[in-house]
Amino acid sequence: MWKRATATLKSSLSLHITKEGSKYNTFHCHRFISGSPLHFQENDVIYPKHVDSVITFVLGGPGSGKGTQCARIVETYGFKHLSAGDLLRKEVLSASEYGTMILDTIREGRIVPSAVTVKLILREMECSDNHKFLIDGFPRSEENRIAFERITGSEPDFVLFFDCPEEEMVKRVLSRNQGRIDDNIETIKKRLKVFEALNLPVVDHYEKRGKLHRGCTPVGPGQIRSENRPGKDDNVK
Ligand SMILES: Nc1ncnc2c1ncn2[C@@H]1O[C@H](COP(=O)(O)OP(=O)(O)OP(=O)(O)O)[C@@H](O)[C@H]1O
Ligand SMILES: O=c1ccn([C@@H]2O[C@H](COP(=O)(O)O)[C@@H](O)[C@H]2O)c(=O)[nH]1
Ligand SMILES: [Mg+2]
Repeated sequence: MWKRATATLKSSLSLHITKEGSKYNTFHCHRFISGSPLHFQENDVIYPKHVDSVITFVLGGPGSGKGTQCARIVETYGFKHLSAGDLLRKEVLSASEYGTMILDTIREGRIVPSAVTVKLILREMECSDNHKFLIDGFPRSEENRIAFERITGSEPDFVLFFDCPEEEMVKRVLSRNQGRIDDNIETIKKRLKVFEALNLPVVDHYEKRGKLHRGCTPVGPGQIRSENRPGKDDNVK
């Protein structure tokens, strides 16, 4: 997987060049203003200041290693890493009007409304001088994906998907020790359920679009199969 991802990222350099003068220039847009309230109008189309940005979505279940691999990609290839989860946690710690709602949503393993998350991501893109972005843990759902594509008028160039056995994901999250409110077995069960129900359709979408680069963790005899995993009978809310 790593070799494939590497090749993908290397080829992003040429894509960076060919995107000059591309479709972006034809879109009606207005500049995103850093620090503005997290509201969008119905027909807003907003795009990052770099019209030639290379956007890579990084997907995978909870604890699959997205953040870990992003750090390595940043070191090697100089991408700007934007973790949607980290941006939401940062927003909770600020005096945001959405703080309580975001915290409750994370605690329940549910998904924060698209308008909020997309705006946080675009705010960071606007503040960065980088042209290459790794957007980690987003889009979480088809609704997220459609909102991002509508608001930016753009699709990602690449999508990396880190596949990992559920038993391994649970083990990693429970031993992460970063003090996250959602790193407990009850919330993990919900996050896995939400991942399967809402995130995998996004993975399928990008696979059909030919944008998906999938990495597989070898399946060993101890893997918990999907039908046996903890929380399988819980309802997704
Ligand atoms: N290949 C690996 N082998 C063993 N442990 C790993 C591996 N990759 C990451 N980890 C560890 O697993 C934990 C989860 O990794 P990481 O935070 O990168 O996952 P994530 O996909 O970003 O999770 P989340 O969606 O919950 O943010 C961390 O403690 C990390 O050090
Ligand atoms: O686009 C997103 C990303 C994250 N969330 C919420 O945050 C937690 C934690 O996300 P991590 O990527 O695991 O750090 C996630 O379970 C969601 O509740 C979100 O709503 N939208
Ligand atoms: Mg992470």
